[in-house]
Amino acid sequence: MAGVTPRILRPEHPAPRPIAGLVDEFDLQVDADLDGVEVTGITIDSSDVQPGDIFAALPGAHRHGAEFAAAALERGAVAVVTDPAGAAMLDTDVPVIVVDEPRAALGEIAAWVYRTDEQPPKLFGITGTNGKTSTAFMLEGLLADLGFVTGLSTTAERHVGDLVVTSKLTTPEASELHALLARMREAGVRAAVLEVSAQALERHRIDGVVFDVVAFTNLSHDHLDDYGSMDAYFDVKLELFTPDRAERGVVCVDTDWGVKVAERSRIPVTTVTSDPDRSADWHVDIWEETAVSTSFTLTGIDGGAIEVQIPFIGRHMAVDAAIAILMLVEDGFEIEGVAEVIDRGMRATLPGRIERVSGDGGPSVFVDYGHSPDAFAQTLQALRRVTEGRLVMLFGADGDRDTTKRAEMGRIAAELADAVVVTDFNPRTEDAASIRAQVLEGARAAAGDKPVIESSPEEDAIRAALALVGPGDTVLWAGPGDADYRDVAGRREPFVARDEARLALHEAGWN
Ligand SMILES: CC(=O)N[C@H]1[C@@H](OP(=O)(O)OP(=O)(O)OC[C@H]2O[C@@H](n3ccc(=O)[nH]c3=O)[C@H](O)[C@@H]2O)O[C@H](CO)[C@@H](O)[C@@H]1O[C@H](C)C(=O)N[C@@H](C)C(=O)N[C@H](CCC(=O)O)C(=O)O
Ligand SMILES: Nc1ncnc2c1ncn2[C@@H]1O[C@H](COP(=O)(O)OP(=O)(O)OP(=O)(O)O)[C@@H](O)[C@H]1O
Repeated sequence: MAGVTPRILRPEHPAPRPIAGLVDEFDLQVDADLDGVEVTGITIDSSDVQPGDIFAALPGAHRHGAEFAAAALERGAVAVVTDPAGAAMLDTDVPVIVVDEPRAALGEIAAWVYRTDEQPPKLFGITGTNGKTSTAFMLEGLLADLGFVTGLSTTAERHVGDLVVTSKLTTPEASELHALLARMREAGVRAAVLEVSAQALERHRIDGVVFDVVAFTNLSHDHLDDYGSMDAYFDVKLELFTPDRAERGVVCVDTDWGVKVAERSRIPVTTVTSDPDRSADWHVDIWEETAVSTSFTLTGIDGGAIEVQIPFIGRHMAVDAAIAILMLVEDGFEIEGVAEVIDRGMRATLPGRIERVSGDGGPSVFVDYGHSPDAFAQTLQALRRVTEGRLVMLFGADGDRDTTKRAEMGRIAAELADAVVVTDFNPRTEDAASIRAQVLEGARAAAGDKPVIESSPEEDAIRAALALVGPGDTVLWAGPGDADYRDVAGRREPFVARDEARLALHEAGWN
């Protein structure tokens, strides 16, 4: 894979454990001599195997992991965990542990291998369609400002203290997650923030982890290719609010889905809203929005209030910040202490989330990770409130993902921006032109007299967008965010939208 180096963080000094202990502890079936077999790690990916690992050969959507067992053993795997179908494909002398559903057993086994139940950090988990990464970065920043050595796992990056690596999945597979937690323990991490995707909940990626506090941001149209209906998507997310998964929760009730989470949660939750007409334990009242910051008051039902200024644009970012603050409050921090830390200036930065890439003098250009209708709406409304002139939206819809949101993304862009440039965004194995056609259909139906331009590839499209604007205007390039690649025809190639936008600005004569 060119251009990206997703790295899996593991403990640097894993303590070997005799595999016989694992078999005893979980009463596992194995038909081999376990004497002297010691394990130091576990992975589901043959290309990630290190000597001393258990290779978990899982059945996948495309292949069975057992097909790669020979490669895993060659790299030094000392045992295999698999299902009966996988076991039938193996020809090896190493111990083979057979379980009916290896994916469902992976979290517990990985927790045992990496001993992640020993000295766990405070654990915070965030779910929802949009705002997980933003909330997670803000919460990690606050924890660092409060003096903690922190860890982070998001779509964008994983952090262990000062170490930063690029993520592959939003929520790592369970084997990778427990390796990451063990690495955090080695580094003295005392508090960690993890994004929890619906896919992670459904695919056992967070098994073996119990969060101190979890949060729900919102639910809106996305991932219907995976879940079929919003109700099914909601049910998956709700699982985070059960005692097996978490102690306490914070729920944003700006959406009716949030109200449902609060009603159906099986753990104690506190609620927050930015809608003055909704009832909640906490209210967010925004009183100033500028091109560089948002200020709001966070008021509790007991009347206590704090004033907060965040260095991010928009109501949705204020809500994310309020959720981050309340997660700390739910964990036992005094809200005044958190407010004091914020007053000194938040340290958090948000990679590729309404990130300004332009300098002074010319148009404002922002790159954003939004790739769903609601994210478009929130971001465009926020930028409209701080833009004097025209607002131009540049975006594409991703391939091999929910096709039903494409026309809707086009419609929202055309309704809320003054001009729309439709381009490509990770077409993956789909035909880029036909994805654009689906987006354009929605955009043209809603645009009236507004310009709707088709431009491909992205290098041309950003220049087409800049040709429409001048000082006082804004361009929002939604989709790529902080990504350092684009996926065309199923192959990743290096591409950094921020760099391309800066280059195009420079060519147009603006710094
Ligand atoms: C639908 C889904 O989640 N698929 C994940 C799944 O793939 P799969 O079942 O197709 O696996 P497969 O390719 O058939 O391979 C089977 C097994 O063989 C192993 N293998 C495969 C090849 C090889 O050379 N060696 C090897 O060992 C694989 O590790 C796997 O265990 O297992 C793979 C290994 O971990 C994941 O990379 C893959 O995520 C794909 C890339 C993906 O795009 N997932 C998305 C939908 C996802 O999970 N997204 C959410 C966030 C969504 C959001 O909020 O926007 C996330 O948490 O990232
Ligand atoms: N509370 C919110 N409500 C709606 N949109 C939001 C909210 N917070 C952030 N966004 C927007 O949603 C998009 C994605 O933001 P972010 O990466 O924080 O969400 P995410 O849940 O991590 O997304 P993903 O699951 O795709 O990784 C961006 O356009 C961002 O500006």
